[in-house]
Amino acid sequence: MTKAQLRAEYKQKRALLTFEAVSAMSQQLADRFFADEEIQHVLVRPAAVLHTFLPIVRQHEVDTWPIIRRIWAEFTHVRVVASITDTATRTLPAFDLFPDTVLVDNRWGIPEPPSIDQPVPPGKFDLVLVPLLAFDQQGHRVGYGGGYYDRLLAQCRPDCLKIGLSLFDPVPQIEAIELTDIALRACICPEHTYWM
Ligand SMILES: Nc1nc2c(c(=O)[nH]1)N(C=O)[C@@H](CNc1ccc(C(=O)N[C@@H](CCC(=O)O)C(=O)O)cc1)CN2
Ligand SMILES: Nc1ncnc2c1ncn2[C@@H]1O[C@H](COP(=O)(O)OP(=O)(O)OP(=O)(O)O)[C@@H](O)[C@H]1O
Repeated sequence: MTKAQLRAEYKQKRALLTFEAVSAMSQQLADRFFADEEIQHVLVRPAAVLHTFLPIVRQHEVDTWPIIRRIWAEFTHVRVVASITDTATRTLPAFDLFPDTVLVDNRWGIPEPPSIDQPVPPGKFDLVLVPLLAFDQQGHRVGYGGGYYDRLLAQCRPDCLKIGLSLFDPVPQIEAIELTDIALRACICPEHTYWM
């Protein structure tokens, strides 16, 4: 199927999930995230940097807050950063996220940290959590179509762990993969973690 077809289908599939279901599945994802050896390996690094997306609640996106809160509680040396969506440049400048950071929802309902300081360069990220609508077992993904994450991942180090989070299992194949599509290393789903 094409990206456009998958985008429409998976938006619909998500819309049918209750908020309670999204919440329970997100908790399962978080448990899988912390149980994974390769991820643990990165999290124990001194001064590790984790880039996370913040969930669009009204779009029934994976809730990343269970992961973020456990990082703050148990991996206090990890620096957590989140991005603002810069629609003019279609880029995602990243800023520190602390428990007391005041977030403001943008036009799509994405909570954003204040962008007062200099952004944290993507070359510093050790692990990136990637939002998606659908993915396949080659690590290709379908997002909302803005190319935001394609651009962000292109600026990350090759050894940065790029991990998708998905409420649904992979699709057989995504058609018309472009050269700019950066593959995920893994995708965590509620019942399974797929390494590519
Ligand atoms: N949490 C999160 N942050 C993210 C993304 C994401 O998918 N999830 N994006 C991933 O690239 C970028 C933002 N891209 C987005 C583009 C469209 C819509 C959206 O809700 N579109 C609606 C209708 C448009 C509207 O409300 O104006 C839709 O498609 O139904 C959301 C995010 C960067 N940050
Ligand atoms: N590194 C890049 N530089 C310039 N344009 C890019 C880059 N990566 C992707 N694009 C362009 O962005 C557009 C959207 O790409 P695509 O359909 O893969 O989005 P997506 O992955 O679904 O969205 P998102 O990354 O926002 O979740 C495409 O036309 C693509 O050519």
